[in-house]
Parts: sequence; C-alpha cells; structure tokens
Amino acid sequence: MAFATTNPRLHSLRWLRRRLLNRVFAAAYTAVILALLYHHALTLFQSTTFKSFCISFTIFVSDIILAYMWSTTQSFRMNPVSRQEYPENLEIFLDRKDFPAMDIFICTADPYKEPPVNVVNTALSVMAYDFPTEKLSVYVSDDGGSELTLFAFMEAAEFARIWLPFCKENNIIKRCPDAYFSSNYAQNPKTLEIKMKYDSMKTRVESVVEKGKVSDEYISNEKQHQALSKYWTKGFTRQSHPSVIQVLLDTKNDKDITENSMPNLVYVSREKSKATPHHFKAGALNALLRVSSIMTNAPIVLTLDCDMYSNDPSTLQRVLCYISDESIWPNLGYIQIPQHYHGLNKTDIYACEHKRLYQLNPPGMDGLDGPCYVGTGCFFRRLAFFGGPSSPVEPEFPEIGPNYIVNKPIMDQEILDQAQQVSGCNYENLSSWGSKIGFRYGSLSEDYYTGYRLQCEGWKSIFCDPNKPAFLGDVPISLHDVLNQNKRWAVGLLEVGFSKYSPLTFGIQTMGILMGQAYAHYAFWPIWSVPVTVYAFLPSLTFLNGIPIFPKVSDPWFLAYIFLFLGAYVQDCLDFTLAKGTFLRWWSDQRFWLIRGLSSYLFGSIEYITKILGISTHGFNVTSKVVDDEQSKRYNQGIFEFGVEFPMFVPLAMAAILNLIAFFYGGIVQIFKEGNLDGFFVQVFIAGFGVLNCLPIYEAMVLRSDKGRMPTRITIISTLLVGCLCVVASFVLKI
Ligand SMILES: O=c1ccn([C@@H]2O[C@H](COP(=O)(O)OP(=O)(O)O[C@H]3O[C@H](CO)[C@@H](O)[C@H](O)[C@H]3O)[C@@H](O)[C@H]2O)c(=O)[nH]1
Ligand SMILES: [Mn+2]
Repeated sequence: MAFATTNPRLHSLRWLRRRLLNRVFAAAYTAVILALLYHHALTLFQSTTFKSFCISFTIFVSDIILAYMWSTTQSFRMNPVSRQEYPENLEIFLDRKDFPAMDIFICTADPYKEPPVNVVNTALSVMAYDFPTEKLSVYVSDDGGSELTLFAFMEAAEFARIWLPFCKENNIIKRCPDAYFSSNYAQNPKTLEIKMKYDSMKTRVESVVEKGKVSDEYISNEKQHQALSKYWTKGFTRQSHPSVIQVLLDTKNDKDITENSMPNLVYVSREKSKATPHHFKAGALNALLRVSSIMTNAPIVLTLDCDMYSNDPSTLQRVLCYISDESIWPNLGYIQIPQHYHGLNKTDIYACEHKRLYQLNPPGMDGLDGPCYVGTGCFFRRLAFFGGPSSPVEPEFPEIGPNYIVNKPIMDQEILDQAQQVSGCNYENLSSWGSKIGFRYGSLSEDYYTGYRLQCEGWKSIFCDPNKPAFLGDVPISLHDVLNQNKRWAVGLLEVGFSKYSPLTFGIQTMGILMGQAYAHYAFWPIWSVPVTVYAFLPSLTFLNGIPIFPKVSDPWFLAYIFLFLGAYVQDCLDFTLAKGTFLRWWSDQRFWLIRGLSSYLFGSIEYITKILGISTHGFNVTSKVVDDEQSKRYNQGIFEFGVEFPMFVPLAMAAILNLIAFFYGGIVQIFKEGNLDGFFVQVFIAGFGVLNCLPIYEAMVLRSDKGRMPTRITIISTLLVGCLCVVASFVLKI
C-alpha cells in the first residue's frame, strides 16, 4: 500500500544516544563521590583539634550537598528524548472544523512594571493565531486592577480589526505588532498605513499611562465611559476593588474590517480585598479558569505571561499534533513549550536564558513522565485541573467543571453575572480551589508546584521545543531585578521542598525515584547556597592563615578532586554547547550559578526561614519590564548593572575582595616565600577561580564611573566586613 510507505505521522520521539554515555559516566562519578565522602568521614573522625573538626565538618556538609544535588541531576541524564512534530500532516487526521477550542490566558499585574503596550502586543500576537477564530478566546487577567490596562485593551480590540486580517492575508509570521514593525518589514502603502495606526494606538496608550489616568479626551464612546467609570468609584484601589469584567470582543458579533469573525477578547480584573489572600498569579489564573469555564469552557487552556509574545502563528497546530493523538490523550495533562528570550546580550551575562532549566533538563524529564510546568507557554487540558486522570474531583457547581457545555452567548446577562460571582475574592473560601482543583497555592513558584502536583496525580506532560521558538519573552536587564526574581523562585521552591508534599518524600513515593529526584532538584536549588558560600570563603580564609584544608598535589586524593571538578564542569559545558550554546554563554551561566548561590539562594533561604518562624511575610514581587535606555545600552554591551544599594550585592562583593586578597597576597607569601604550592594548590586554585569569576565585580567597584557601577557604600561596607571576617578568622584559626 502506498499509504503505508509514506506513513504520515503527527509526531515522533527519539531516545538520545548520549544517555548511554551519561549512564557510564554517572557510574564512575558516583564511585569517586562515594570514595571522597568516605575520605571526608575518615578525616572527620581522625581530627585531633576542635578547629580541624569544624573545618572538616563544614567541608563534609558542603560536599554532601553538592553530591546530593549532583545525584538529582542524574534524573535529567538517564533518559533524554527528542521530539518532533509534523503539523503539515495535521489535517490528514483532523478536519479544521473539528479543531478543539482554545482559551488563552494572559496575566498582568502592574501597569508601571508591565507596560500595557507590551501586554496588548502579547494579546494581539495570539489573537492572530492561524486558527479558526470562533474557537479562540483570549482572557486577560489584570491583577493591577488598572484602568490603564483596560484602556490599552479597548484600543487593542479596535486595532485588532485591521491587524488580524492584515496578518492573515499577507501571511505575516511575526504577528506581534511591535516585533513586526521593529523588523525589516516590506514597506508599502498598506504596511505604512497599518504602522501609522499602530503608532497612534501606542502613543495614546503610552500617554494615558504617563498621565496615570484615562482622561475624557481619550474616551470615544459611552460604552467605554461606562466601563472605565468602574475604576472611578470611591474606594477603588488596586488592593481592594470589585471584579471588573469586560467583554471587548465577542466572536459572535464582532467582525474585522474584512467582515470575518474575531476571537473573543475578555478583560478580567478579579475582585480584591485586603482581608482576603489573593494568592498572586495562581489566584489570578484560577479566577480566569472559572470565568472562562462559564463563558467558553474550551478543553485546552494556554497560559502566557504578559512578557511573552507568540513568535509563530502555527503553534496551535503543532500542539494539536499531540492533542489529537489518541494514544497519549488519556493521561495527557499539559504540553510545555520552553521559554526563549529576545534581547539577551551576546554572552547573556545574567544567565537569563536558563538553558538548563528550560532547554536541557526538560528532554530528560520528557523521557520519564514529562517536564515541569514553567509558568508560561504551557497548554493544559482543562480536565487536568480537576483531579487525576482516574480520580476526578467535582467543582462546586457544574458550570465551572471541565465537561460543561456552554449554551449561552458570552454577552448574556446571566453569564456575565455568573462570571462576576466566580471572580469574587471570597468565592474560593472553603472550596478545593488551590488545594485539589486548579492552580495550586502555597508556593511563590506556583508554576513548578502546580505542575508537580498534577504529575503526582498521574498526569503526564510533553515537552515541545520547536526549532523556531513558539514564544519570545523579555528578560530583566538589571542585576538587581534578576537577583530578586531568583530569590522569589528560591523562596517558592523551598516552600515546596519542605512541605508535606516534598518531592523527596511524597514525590518519590507517588512518581518514583527518578521523577521525584528531578522535582527535588529544583525544590532544593537554594541549598546550593551552602556549598557555594563555604567554597567562596573558607578556602581563602584558611589559606590566609596558613592552614591547608585540601589534599596536597602529591596526594592521590588530589586526583579525586580533579576528576570531580573537571568531570562536572566539562560535562556541563558539553551539554550546554551541544544545545547551540556558545562557550562564553556557558561561562556566564556557571558564573551566575555562583552568584545566585551567594545572593538569591542565600537570601531566599534566609527569607524562607524567617517566614516559617513567623518573623516576616513575603509576596510576589513582579519583575519590572520597563527598559531604561542607559541601562539597556550597558546591558547590550555586556556590562553588569549594579547601581543600587542592594543588600544582596554585599556577599558578592565580599567574596570578590576576599578571594582577591587570598589569591595575590596569600599566593605571594605562601608560595613564593614559603614555597608551599603543593599543600595549598587547591586553595590557590579556588581563590583564582573566584577572582576570574569576579572580574566584572572588580570592574564595577574600581574602574567604572557610570550609574551602573557598584555603589561606593556597598564597596566600603563589604571591605569592612571582609576585614572583620579576617580578624575573627585569624583569632579562631590560630587557637
Ligand atoms: O500577583 C501577581 C503576580 C504576578 N502575576 C503575573 O505573573 C507573571 C510572571 O511574573 P514575572 O514578574 O514576569 O515573573 P518571572 O519571574 O519573570 O516569571 C517566572 O516565574 C514565575 C513564578 O515565580 C512564573 O509564574 C512565570 O511564568 C515565570 O516566567 C506576569 O505575567 C505577572 O503579571 C500576576 O498575574 N499576579
Ligand atoms: Mn517574566
């Protein structure tokens, strides 16, 4: 049969050959780790003084943590797979009229940190998907409760009427207007006219944001006035206000300028009250889940952050390649498409690409039960939010359940009333939302936690990583923002790691050792701060006091250190560069791992501890997406942005100063005067490696005069603290 030979398929899966090599290497590496830990244990027992006991103990603990974290990474290396989709075959299997409906959720939380113009760009890019428009609904959650965002969407709804047909007729690939007009697009009267309209919308939105309110001259009709006036009632604030739900486009009634239908576009700002916890993004997404159930109840839900626009109009078709495969459908919970970023600088100084998290580890989990959910670019099956594949959980009433068939138009008053009700801030009281239903509460890393719980319930996930990135996102471009973002993750991850659902216990029990370990790897990221901090300070402090703490070069145990260090680094570098990474980006990535260890992970762990002790509370600090021109210029040149007096810079600056002193001063005294390189080689090497990694910090402290330099106060404080540390160490270590 001719058919059999051509054998059209929707997707394929390939086991990566490197998994065999990985396993052999893992066996050898494990043996050496165990041997070294045995050696440490012996040293510990044989230590004769309290001082040497303390030093050995610290190193032992650090190495156990490093070893444990290394063991968790093996889950990603045992079974990596690679998938490929064939969307061109889709319509052989599935008629276009049978495509399932899609509800797309976009979250925004603050019009000043997340400029509304960018949020509408994200929305326009997905509204223009190459998909039957009547099956597409875009829901925007505005946790900022801001008339500025609503106004931006009113403008966007109008602009969409010309933008969507333009994209479809001309087969435009970049359907995010801003991305399109910043590219090298064909300039003809038609495109120029559309650009003019886009610019005029942009200017209007930006000037409204600048003014901080929508003044009368911007309001074009009574309907808009009515919608916006909700914000002008007395007592309406961002933290306390009733729900505002506005259907901006209704696929049944609204037509674009070519008389074709448009997708639904619904703006939702859920009710907020200072007395009721709102659970940040997870709460926002749950409100959207319910509102969308009532209005459209599509079986597939895409979650998108407002800083991620669609870069490929055919992504939905690609995802349908999995969705329409009956062999994987029964247990399929979600399909995760990784984050890719635009605007990274050449060497990605803050390692914001997170290659390991978003690109290297997921194929490893995909070879097991499937990747984590990472908060954006993820297609969920609505059903997955309501209990496991074989243990469904019923919601409070059927209209918000996954099986409900919506039979009224979206603008029907009854629908609008119900939507208003389910987006109320007390709606979830005494319900299973956040615990058994919907996005899960209890962690600031709600994405990781939700995916984890769904997988524990038995849902599988799929990693889909098309060659052409399906979404492109923004990265924070100042060090302060990046460290804060990573600190938030650290707190959120520890919240899961030490909860009753800890991957170490609950996870391993329900999903097996490899999946449990994979999730534990992330949950315990922040404990890397312990070994990183120890290795940043202890070798230098002891070295300056003439105390050797590692085996001599002539000692056979020295080889174990060499093997473990080089083994981990070379493997990491190979993984990174084989996945289209450059060597310089890899260098930034490993450097930033050290930086995070000394800052975000350290502070995140402290914050987590103070929180469980009840000393402090913490919230979801939204990352700023506003770009300052000067900052962005420095970022593009690959220059670190310090600039502000930020406590997390202190341990970084301290480590930089201490290692520099140890490397030069200690190096000269010990090695040239006393000729003792053999005994101190590892310590000198670590200090030298520290210095090499800290080059941008010295530059920021001494050589730079721009606004992004290290604030003088931080340099002074850190120098004083290093001084104190050295004095204390010389007393303690000389005992
Ligand atoms: O109370 C809140 C706080 C945030 N958000 C939205 O959540 C998204 C992510 O926030 P952002 O400040 O951009 O955080 P990032 O650290 O960049 O986000 C990463 O980390 C988050 C978890 O910490 C995940 O939710 C994200 O998907 C993931 O990209 C944005 O769209 C926000 O508008 C809300 O809707 N409500
Ligand atoms: Mn973000």
